[in-house]
Amino acid sequence: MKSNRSEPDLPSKYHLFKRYMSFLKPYTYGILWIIALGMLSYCVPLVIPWMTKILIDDVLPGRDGKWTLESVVLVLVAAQIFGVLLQFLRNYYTAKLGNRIVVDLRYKLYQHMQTLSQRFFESRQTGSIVSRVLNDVNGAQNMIGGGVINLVIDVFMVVFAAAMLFALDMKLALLSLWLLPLFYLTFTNLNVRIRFAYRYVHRELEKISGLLVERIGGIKIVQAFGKEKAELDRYEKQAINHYKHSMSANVLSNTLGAIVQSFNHAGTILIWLAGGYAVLNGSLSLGSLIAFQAYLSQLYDPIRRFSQVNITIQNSMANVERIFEIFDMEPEIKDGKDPIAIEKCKGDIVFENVGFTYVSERPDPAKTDLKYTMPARKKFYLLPPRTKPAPPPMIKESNVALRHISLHAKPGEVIALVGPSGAGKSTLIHFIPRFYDPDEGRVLLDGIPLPHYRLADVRRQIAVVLQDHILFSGTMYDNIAYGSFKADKRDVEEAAKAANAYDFIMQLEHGFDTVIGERGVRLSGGQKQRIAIARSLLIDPQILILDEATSALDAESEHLVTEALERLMKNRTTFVIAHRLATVVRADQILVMDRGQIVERGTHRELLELNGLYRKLYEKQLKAMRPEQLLKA
Ligand SMILES: Nc1ncnc2c1ncn2[C@@H]1O[C@H](COP(=O)(O)OP(=O)(O)OP(=O)(O)O)[C@@H](O)[C@H]1O
Repeated sequence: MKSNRSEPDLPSKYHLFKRYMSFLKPYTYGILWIIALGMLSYCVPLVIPWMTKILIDDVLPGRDGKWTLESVVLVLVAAQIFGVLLQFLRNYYTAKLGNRIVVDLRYKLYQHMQTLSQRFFESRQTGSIVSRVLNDVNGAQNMIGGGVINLVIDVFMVVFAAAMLFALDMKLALLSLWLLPLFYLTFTNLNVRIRFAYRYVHRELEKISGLLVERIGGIKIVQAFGKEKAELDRYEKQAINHYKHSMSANVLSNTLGAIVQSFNHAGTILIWLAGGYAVLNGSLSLGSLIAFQAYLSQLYDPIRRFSQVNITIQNSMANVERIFEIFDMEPEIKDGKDPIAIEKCKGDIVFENVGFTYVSERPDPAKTDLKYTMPARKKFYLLPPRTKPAPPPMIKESNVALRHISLHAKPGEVIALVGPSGAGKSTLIHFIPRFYDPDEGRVLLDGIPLPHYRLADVRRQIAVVLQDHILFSGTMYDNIAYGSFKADKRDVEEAAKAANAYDFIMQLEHGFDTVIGERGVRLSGGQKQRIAIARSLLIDPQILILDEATSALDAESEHLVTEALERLMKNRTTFVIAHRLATVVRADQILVMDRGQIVERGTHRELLELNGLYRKLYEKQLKAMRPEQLLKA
């Protein structure tokens, strides 16, 4: 993986811009069309001063010429109607382009994120990830609609207005351009700071999003422990950080705007003075001076607007940077060269001397941006640096989770994993669907190392039933059919029957069409388990990974779940993190894990006789495990 850090080195803005533009290649015609509309719509304000000059200098004094009052007014009316129409079309196409870019960019970003490895998702808050897909993509699309297109049109307008000024009066035109070098100097000095200021703003927004999604997701715990006030304080602190950075960005942008505006005013006053003298001594007509001032504002307006457009561009550039940071992350787990396809494996799994260390990096909470850059109660806003802001300080942690793991699960066998908390049971099962690849050793499926197969094929052989039985918003039917590409109504019903879920589903008013909320909040624990089991049954996997739920169910529900699990496990290689004594006792192999190693292995009886850790666990914990169905087992 290239980088899993949240803030890798920043790319140069030219490189970034070029890259973004190449991404937007499919929209070239749309962009050119909007620019053409914009240029046309600016022809209107260019016509009006000229007509005003004709009105004042020729028509109103009653001089003979080809223009009459009516014809001048007619041209003015036509120009205005044309202008309104063009503006409408331009706004419409700009919105359309922007929204299409958002749809496309979000799709590609989401698509890329789905290929990223567990490490990426585990080292970030869900809300932070969501923030990139929503906020940053939204910001990035402004670069074109609100930024680059306006910039191109404004440049066109500046050139055209400058040409009109020179046509009206050469000396005055030269005088009015004096502010351009000053503008350039101010701009180059402040511009980079504005961009970095917005970088911080987005970073803070991402933190807020991360915090909110996490805490709202856990609102039951927040309320149960009465932590509402503490959570609100935490949120407020984060929101104030965001506020301070937003204000910094705003003060900087505003400063640039104010300086540019002052230059503009100075230029206008200078022209009134110099132009006034010229009118007084007869070298310039009044109409020309008025037209000159109108064109001057059309020269200065885009320059003033440029500072606004620039803010949009800098803001968007910060968003684009953050989006490409994600695109630059390569999936750790992916297909090798010429991967082997498998339709249906036998389910023979071997671990050969597997070792694994979790390495994670996360921002150092003791060293947040603001603490680094701004004293806590400082009132005035911080001035971001002109050099690239350093990535936030990170803490690197590594945790050896597994060592020297060797095992052989033959097709159809049940392997039960037991051991104290943190022993490495969950880590071990993660290697089978390749959520992680081991650092040492290898895992083989039917005698061939897992990475040699097509990843999608490997995963298709496996069903995972996790403790928290993740169900998605949607109908009962959708949730059961989730993993299957070809299941029809009958298959879904059969799976529900085998999972002992059919009866309770049919008792609901809408049966299989009943909508269940996020994580299935409206179902009981046992019902959720049975839906999860039905989902796995439907894909008919060769390999089953089961993290048994720890929470106890009532006797009736327990019986139904156990029966469903029995059916699911039949003739499949099953790895189960066991929390039921029944499962442990019926397993073909029990692997007793402790501190990342398999310390004992065998059947229930063999391990009891060994008189080691298993026996201790049995005496202390396993006996207390739910012994349902034990007699049957
Ligand atoms: N994503 C992670 N990043 C860093 N360390 C991790 C991560 N997941 C687990 N660990 C660590 O790896 C070790 C093994 O954890 P694992 O979850 O595999 O244990 P377990 O036996 O499944 O525990 P439990 O029964 O409590 O679920 C623990 O020390 C744990 O702290």
